[in-house]
Amino acid sequence: MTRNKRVITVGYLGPPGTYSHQAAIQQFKEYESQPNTDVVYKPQKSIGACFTSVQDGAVDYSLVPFENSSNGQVVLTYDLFRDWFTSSASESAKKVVSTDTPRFTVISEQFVPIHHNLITFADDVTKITKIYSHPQVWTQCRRFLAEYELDNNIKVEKLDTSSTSKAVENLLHVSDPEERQKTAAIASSTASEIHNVPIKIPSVEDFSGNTTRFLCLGPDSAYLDQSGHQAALNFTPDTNSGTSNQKMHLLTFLIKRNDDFGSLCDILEKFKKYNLNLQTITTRPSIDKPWQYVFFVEVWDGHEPDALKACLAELEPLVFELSVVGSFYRSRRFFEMLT
Ligand SMILES: O=C(O)C(=O)Cc1ccccc1
Repeated sequence: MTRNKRVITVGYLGPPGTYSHQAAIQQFKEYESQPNTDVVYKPQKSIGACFTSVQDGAVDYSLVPFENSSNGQVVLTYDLFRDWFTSSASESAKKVVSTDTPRFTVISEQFVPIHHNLITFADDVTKITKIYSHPQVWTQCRRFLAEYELDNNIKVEKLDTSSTSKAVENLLHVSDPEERQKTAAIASSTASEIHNVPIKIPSVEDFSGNTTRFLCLGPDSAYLDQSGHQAALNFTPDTNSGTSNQKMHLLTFLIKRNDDFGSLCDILEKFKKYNLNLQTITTRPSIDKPWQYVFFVEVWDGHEPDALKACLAELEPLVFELSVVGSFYRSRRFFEMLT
């Protein structure tokens, strides 16, 4: 008798060949070799679609870019967390984001080394007048762009694409040979291979350690029955070799009395009291309440199982719309990068 195969479906910002695709493979590679398991990677049309597809059960997991070591937060992803986990979404986002509570949570993180390349059919880089790439890339390659005077906005058009792989694909649609000599893309070596366009200059990123941290969204076990997901993997240090035993929590909230002195300080005191070590703090505009802000905080716990719960109870009177977006084990790569 043959047992049914387990199929794990994984969404990422498409098309194939993006850094998000690399993040998805990095997260699920070890499951590919497991008997009776198939991993199916499903490109999504946008980062927003990566969220909706997990919510709807179209995929079991999705990888979304969250922050980069050179240019910081991926604000689009933060805004999607805001739209899903608070009521402070823009009207247009509210139409896209279902009014249901999110049935997904952050279940792990992946650090992906990002090496950008200038990809083009052009023979002479100084003749380039049009470059395609994902908007996140421009500020990761400032030095290179300046060195080749490609940062001259009068001479050179920098055109945003929905992904880096799409930027390379665009080069294939340039049929005029003269135009081809003037057009380039910045993307990964994988995108160059997939679309068969040569790398003219490799490693154009400003910092050799350029790294993007991706978060993996997965079904929230509290909603598994309703979500139609087939898989609920447990990314603990025992089950996932890339995982350390240090637990992170990503929280979101709005401050309740933000005209009072020290209201943020009162909140931070609670993290201190419960040994929840603050790692990041970020704000995004709360769209429907002008000049108020949605806070995102990441804390490490000190291995005290009830600390988070007790802290959340004490935060409740100080904040609005407190949510735990995810609790997950820190990737081992994080510690390797510190050494
Ligand atoms: O466009 C891509 O390849 C993405 O996955 C988004 C992105 C862009 C630049 C750095 C990391 C992720």
